Amino acid sequence: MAETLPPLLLVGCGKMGGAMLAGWREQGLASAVVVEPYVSEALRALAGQGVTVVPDAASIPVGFSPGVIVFAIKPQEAPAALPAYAALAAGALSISIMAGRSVASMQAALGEGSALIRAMPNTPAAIRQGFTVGFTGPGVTEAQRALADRLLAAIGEVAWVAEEDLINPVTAVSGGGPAYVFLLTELLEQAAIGEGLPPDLARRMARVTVSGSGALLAASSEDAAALRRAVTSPKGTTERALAVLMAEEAWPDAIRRAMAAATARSRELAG
Ligand SMILES: NC(=O)C1=CN([C@@H]2O[C@H](COP(=O)(O)OP(=O)(O)OC[C@H]3O[C@@H](n4cnc5c(N)ncnc54)[C@H](O)[C@@H]3O)[C@@H](O)[C@H]2O)C=CC1
Ligand SMILES: O=C(O)[C@@H]1CCC=N1
Repeated sequence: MAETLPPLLLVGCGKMGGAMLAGWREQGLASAVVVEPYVSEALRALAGQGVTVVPDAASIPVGFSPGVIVFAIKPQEAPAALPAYAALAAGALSISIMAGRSVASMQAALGEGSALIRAMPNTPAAIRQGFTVGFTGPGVTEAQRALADRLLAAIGEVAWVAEEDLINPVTAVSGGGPAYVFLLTELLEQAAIGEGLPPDLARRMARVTVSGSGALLAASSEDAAALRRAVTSPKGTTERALAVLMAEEAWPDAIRRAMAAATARSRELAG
């Protein structure tokens, strides 16, 4: 039986907050307060099962003392929202999954000495297959970092970086990564329709090809390049397609520019 998690305060229970809450509940979450102004049916159903849902910071039950506060609101909402949590943050570990928002900007709102960890998960967290990269701010104890590792492991794999700036390319590559894979799926479906396949078949082909390839990658110890080569028969059809996609000005350049653009945007959101 897993050790019970400490009382937890979740600020923002949308797509990512909701996925984390579900993961923590599986890990033995005894009590949690969720601050969320727009309550979904799924969240409403948790009320009374150890989860208290309130619309704002002022409504947090008096005496509730969280060991961990997780901020899963949008980075643009942080300046208005965070100061209301300064008193609670003084006695807790704060974990932010907000894109961009730096430790310094959050400490300015929560208190200079507040213990802060930044973490960047991704949406496969919803099925506990996320990838989260964390950065430990100053003043975080070993025990707090171990607890954060455990909370983040509830939604998938976890890794850590030692420099805060590295969270920016992480945000570009793994934070946003699922979107690029879904775009590839959309484009394959559209191209299949363009080549004359019925739309229903095109949709199934694209979805199962992408999800099956992901599952093969997960099950295999081979490099992605080796798995790619296994598809590519000499003088065959895939070779022709890859000659288009792998041309330096095609995917290699486009992916580099896309990751640089997202990394730059993450830095802009530092606050
Ligand atoms: N969607 C993604 O793929 C990822 C998002 N993130 C980060 O996670 C954070 C949340 O993103 P999503 O879950 O996608 O957004 P979302 O819009 O689904 O969830 C945000 C939630 O915060 C609530 N909210 C707004 N103001 C609030 C306040 N003052 N107090 C409490 N709750 C408030 C909203 O009602 C909403 O339910 C963002 O900072 C984003 O950068 C990080 C990794 C991946
Ligand atoms: O697009 C965003 O800003 C967030 C961060 C990573 C994924 N979604």
